Amino acid sequence: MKKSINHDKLIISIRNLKKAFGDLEVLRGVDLDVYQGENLVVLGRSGTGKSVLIKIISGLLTADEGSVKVLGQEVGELSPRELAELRLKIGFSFQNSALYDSMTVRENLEFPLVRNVRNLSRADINREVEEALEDVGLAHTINQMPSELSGGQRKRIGIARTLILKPEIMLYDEPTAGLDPITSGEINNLINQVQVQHNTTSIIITHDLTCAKSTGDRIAMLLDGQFQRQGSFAEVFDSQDERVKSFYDYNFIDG
Ligand SMILES: Nc1ncnc2c1ncn2[C@@H]1O[C@H](COP(=O)(O)OP(=O)(O)OP(=O)(O)O)[C@@H](O)[C@H]1O
Repeated sequence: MKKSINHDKLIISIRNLKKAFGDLEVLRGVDLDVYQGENLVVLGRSGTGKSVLIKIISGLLTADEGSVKVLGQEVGELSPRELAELRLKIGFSFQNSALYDSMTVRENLEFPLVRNVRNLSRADINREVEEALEDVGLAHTINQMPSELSGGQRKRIGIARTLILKPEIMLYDEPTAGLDPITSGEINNLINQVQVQHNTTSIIITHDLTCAKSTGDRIAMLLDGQFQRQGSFAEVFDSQDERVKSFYDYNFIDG
């Protein structure tokens, strides 16, 4: 299967988005378009507002100013019920999207299904859980407890739990944080596989340039509250801007 990015279909479209917390102006006029089937990587130093951005996209925080359209809907204008419906189409893989330690892998995956999808038979639930686990290559862990799994496996189960609701959009917040290079590589491959297999549109927030390079169809760099640079990995980093260069140097020095 090949990925297919549809540049005629905007899934996320943001114009002049502003967000401050008291005197702290975090987002100062963000513009961003993400197309159907695309993996967009957001890079930026700590505290530049990357997490705030995805919280606004998913309606967990409200914008002060600007337009944020997701799947054609202006997020800030949705009723609580419409927002809940939209959120079901968005899968979150957060830094600490912990599994429930007291539940088996199977129970962890059943949880979002039973909570959000009505009228599923036992056979439907079993099938969905098995398929989601197969997608992430961990069918054999179905009866294990999270504590018996490696960090990378837990991360993949977390992604499977998100995929089980068949989201149109995936938001990954630092998917490879804390993982060794080989496990990070597996997660990068999984992100690419999800894109191809489910035709999802994804935003991937990361500090990991290997992750950015291997998953991003496009990179957007958040600097001083705006996306100063957008393009392919090479286009973004082929820059004389000292702030871009220092980000790159910092990453490589740090490993
Ligand atoms: N609910 C909030 N109330 C007040 N300040 C907040 C809130 N959420 C975020 N901030 C502030 O906004 C700034 C941006 O935070 P954010 O978490 O988006 O950074 P980030 O770019 O994701 O950083 P990191 O890479 O470290 O995760 C920070 O200074 C943070 O303290």
